[in-house]
Amino acid sequence: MNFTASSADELLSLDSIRGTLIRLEDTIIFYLIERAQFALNAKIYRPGEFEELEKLGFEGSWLQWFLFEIECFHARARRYTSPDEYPFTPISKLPPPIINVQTYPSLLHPASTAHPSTNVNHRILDFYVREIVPVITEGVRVMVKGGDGNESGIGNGNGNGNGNGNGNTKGEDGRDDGNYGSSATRDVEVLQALSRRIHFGMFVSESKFRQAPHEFIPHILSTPPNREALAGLITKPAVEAALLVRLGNKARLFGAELDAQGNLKGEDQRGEGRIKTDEVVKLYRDWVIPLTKDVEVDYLEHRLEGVEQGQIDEWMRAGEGK
Ligand SMILES: O=C(O)C(=O)C[C@]1(C(=O)O)C=C[C@@H](O)C=C1
Repeated sequence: MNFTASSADELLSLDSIRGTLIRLEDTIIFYLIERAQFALNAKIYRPGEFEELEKLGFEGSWLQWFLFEIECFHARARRYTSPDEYPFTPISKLPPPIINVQTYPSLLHPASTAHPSTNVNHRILDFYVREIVPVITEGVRVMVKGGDGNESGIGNGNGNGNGNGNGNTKGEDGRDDGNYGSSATRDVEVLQALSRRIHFGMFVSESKFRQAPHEFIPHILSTPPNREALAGLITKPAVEAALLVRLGNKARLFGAELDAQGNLKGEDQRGEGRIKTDEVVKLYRDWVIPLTKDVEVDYLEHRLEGVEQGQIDEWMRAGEGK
């Protein structure tokens, strides 16, 4: 979406927003395919595995270090001043832009975007490392001398990635190919695309709110706000169902491999192409869509903060009889 080339009405049309979400499906599938060619490399997700980072004074995992360094550069190039970009590193730890910030049409409600609950990157990082990477890299196995059959140490349930593994590559059961830089580079790409997609929920919410503010207002103003009713208003089962079918077809199509002559290669031994179709569908069904909806509801919960009572009354009056 080009925020400086279109009017607020165009940008907030549900068709145009959904068009961006559809394009992001392609991006996410391709990035997952790129990540899936490397092994799990679980140690890149566990803090304390690289003493080189400790020597640099960096506390955190190899992946967090990649995010920090890449996001520092992107912050200087003003990436996080764009209304659809949210960093994984706390913004207070990132440098300011070196050029002036662009002027964007006013699209989102400032009280909603400023609220910490609308940044769900910590949740994205958590499910990606725990649930997605181990599955998409499952088929990538490398010969390991002296492996003791112990599986990866990620996903131990406490969210700090510290793991229950034994902390060396021997214990990764052939799932460490040493490509730590390549794996983390691909991880950052997937994470940034997922983050954009999920935080786009704010634009979806704003668009839906502007179409019928009177339907949302009573649920936002009730004490406590009625999140269930708000979730009911933003949920569109038919859109979700169509999305999952489309996504499965895309994953099958994009995951297919052609030989050098351009002929479709036979399916590989796992019976799949370069990515597991079902896993891509599950990723959206279990994580991407639910998190997008959480962002939508969180956004709506704060949508009336700072709005004058006169405006709220006007919206309610305009909705009477509709
Ligand atoms: O397209 C919408 O209306 C959205 O709210 C986005 C989305 C999604 O995450 O794809 C989320 C909730 C709806 O039930 C349908 C789809």
